[in-house]
Amino acid sequence: MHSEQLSANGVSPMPHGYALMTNPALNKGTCFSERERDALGLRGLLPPRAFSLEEQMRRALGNMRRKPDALEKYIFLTTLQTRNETLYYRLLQDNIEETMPLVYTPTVGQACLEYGSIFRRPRGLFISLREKGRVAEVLRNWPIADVRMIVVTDGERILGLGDLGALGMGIPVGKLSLYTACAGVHPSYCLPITIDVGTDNGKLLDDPFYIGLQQKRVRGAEYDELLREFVEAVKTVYPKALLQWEDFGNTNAFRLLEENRKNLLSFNDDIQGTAAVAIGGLIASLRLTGKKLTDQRLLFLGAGEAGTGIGELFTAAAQKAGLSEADARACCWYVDSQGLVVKNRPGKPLAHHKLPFAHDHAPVATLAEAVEAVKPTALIGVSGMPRTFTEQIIRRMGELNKRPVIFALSNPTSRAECTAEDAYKWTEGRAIFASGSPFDPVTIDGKTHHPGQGNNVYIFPGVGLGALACGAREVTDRMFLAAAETLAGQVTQADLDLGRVYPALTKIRDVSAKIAAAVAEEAHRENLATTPRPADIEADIKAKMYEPAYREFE
Ligand SMILES: NC(=O)C1=CN([C@@H]2O[C@H](COP(=O)(O)OP(=O)(O)OC[C@H]3O[C@@H](n4cnc5c(N)ncnc54)[C@H](OP(=O)(O)O)[C@@H]3O)[C@@H](O)[C@H]2O)C=CC1
Ligand SMILES: CC(=O)C(=O)O
Ligand SMILES: [Mg+2]
Repeated sequence: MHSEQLSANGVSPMPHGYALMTNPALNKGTCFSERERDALGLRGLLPPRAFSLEEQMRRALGNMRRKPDALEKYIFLTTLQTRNETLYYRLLQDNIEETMPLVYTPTVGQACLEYGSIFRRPRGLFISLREKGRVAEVLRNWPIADVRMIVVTDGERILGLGDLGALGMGIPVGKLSLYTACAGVHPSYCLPITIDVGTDNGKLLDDPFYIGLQQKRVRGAEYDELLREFVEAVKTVYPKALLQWEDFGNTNAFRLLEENRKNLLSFNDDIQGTAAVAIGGLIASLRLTGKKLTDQRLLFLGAGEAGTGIGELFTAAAQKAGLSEADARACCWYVDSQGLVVKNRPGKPLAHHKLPFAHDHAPVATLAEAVEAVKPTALIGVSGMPRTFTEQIIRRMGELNKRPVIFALSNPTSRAECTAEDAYKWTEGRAIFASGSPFDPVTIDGKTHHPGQGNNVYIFPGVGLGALACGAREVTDRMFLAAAETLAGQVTQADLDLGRVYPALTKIRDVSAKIAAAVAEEAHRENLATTPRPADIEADIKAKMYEPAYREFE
């Protein structure tokens, strides 16, 4: 989306000379023309030869590739972002398959772990307990008045890496880069926020260079008061913003979503975005298995935000396909840290989000035993527990199904429940495999399989774009179902032939635009849109998408 009302960086007046070159939203580096160099006081500040954006991009790509490892490439890209935003987004957008694993999973996981030491220039807002009572004032310190897209974390469950406290900032920063690169939301609209209420990560508390509050995580009334103040402040300071809850621990994530979804334009990416990407992949997989959605038996490893979010959206999709709610829920089975989730399980009472999926069944302790009990058509890993899909389990899935669906969705790569190679090797290449973080293609018996990336990046940029484009008053579950169906519809026969149930990442802007259109269409249907319905929603949305290109300065 364009920020038509703003100057290019949303800040006035227009800077000149050295100040212009150090403004990432306006800087063109060696691309400033002769005329601009004279008019803007730049003469002598740049080497004489001028380059095009395309040439700058190729040079930057070469420089990035020369960096010795992924983290160095991440640092290179972050530095570029703070120097020349247009070039950064051009580079990302035109090389998305190569750059997404650098600015996003898996490298962003490593970057978060080391965020304290690689922290160069501030990006986004840190709101800590010290700012309690002054949150609106902190939001106003952000230099841009018209924020439309906020991604916020409190750092408690960063990917599958656990509590990283203030280091979690890498996640909102990365997700918002993808809003721009994958869905054309103008960078000036985007605001990353980390709420710091402490951390229970002992290693961080012992680290003398830890950048966050050096105290245990605050819970209960004090946490709730800060979050309530935060929500009210967002509504006051940024009334047009859509807020994405990201990587909260599940004791807060579910209730923050429920408490706020009707009161603040917001959604939870881990619960709802992940659900849509998984259901989209599952729907596409039916074209390979020849089965119906209503024939599926899903066994999840992990019954948290991602797992039960997928179960809820599956329930909605299966009901739409004709099942009763009870029968739809009966298709979803969960193994958590205590074994199979069943009614009357001895021990700790089941958390609220698990109850709708706790079926009548004798207790079962392990995933392998659960596979025997459930005989699943699909095994979905959302546990953050690496290599838990063992050879025995994957081989058994291959015996039970001609084309077993095996989704190892936990991030980053080090947390995946199995590798692509494991899934293909142990099923003689029959598995329909997807993973949260990318895996390289695998060749088995002369056939090369290209695994798809089952990651909510296929969903959240399009959902956000669609909701903003139509001025949605609320983001509903039906919008996520529409997003899932649209995603599945973008999977071509060529994708399926390659072995993936997701479209190529190179098409992500088009996919996001189509998802945005489906979301906006749904908003109009549900009477939740506040802008008039354009004759061609998709064309209207595409016209609003930001393209990284330099503006001409007169
Ligand atoms: N691909 C994608 O787009 C996405 C992937 N994810 C990934 O999914 C993972 C989980 O995220 P989320 O659902 O938000 O996290 P939660 O903390 O909400 O849930 C984790 C679940 O895993 C269970 N679990 C933990 N250890 C084990 C174990 N040893 N055996 C069985 N189950 C176990 C937990 O059990 P218990 O309930 O008993 O504690 C819990 O139910 C993360 O790695 C995350 O990166 C998340 C969002 C999007
Ligand atoms: C992808 C994502 O949102 C996660 O792993 O938490
Ligand atoms: Mg997440």
